[in-house]
Amino acid sequence: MANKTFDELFAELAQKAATGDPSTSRTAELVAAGVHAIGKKVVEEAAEVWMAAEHEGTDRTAEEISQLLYHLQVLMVARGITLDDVYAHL
Ligand SMILES: N=c1c2ncn([C@@H]3O[C@H](COP(=O)(O)OP(=O)(O)OP(=O)(O)O)[C@@H](O)[C@H]3O)c2ncn1[C@@H]1O[C@H](COP(=O)(O)O)[C@@H](O)[C@H]1O
Repeated sequence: MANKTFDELFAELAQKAATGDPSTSRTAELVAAGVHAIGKKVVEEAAEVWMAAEHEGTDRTAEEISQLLYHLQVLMVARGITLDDVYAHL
């Protein structure tokens, strides 16, 4: 199976946030917890990316980066920020 693109993941997360069950969807659970809780996860994951990049291997670092990107996307969904909003600044 092909890897998921950033856009495909965002579409999936937006749908999970809108219709997902917090007892089975991590995304729905995080969105229900709110921006403050998601923001703390973003900071935690960013620190894990830093530590992995400095002290661990490529695969472990890539895994931590994927978790940071996931949590950033959940934060975007929770705040109603689209990928186009972000692309406009890249
Ligand atoms: N890509 C991800 C993804 N990356 C990371 N995570 C979550 O982030 C966690 C990693 O953070 P931690 O190491 O802090 O895990 P933790 O200790 O369980 O977190 P806490 O409970 O302590 O906050 C993982 O255990 C997952 O719960 C993800 N959860 C979901 N997805 C994808 O998002 C889509 C929707 O998933 P659901 O919303 O769960 O259906 C699917 O395609 C999933 O593959």
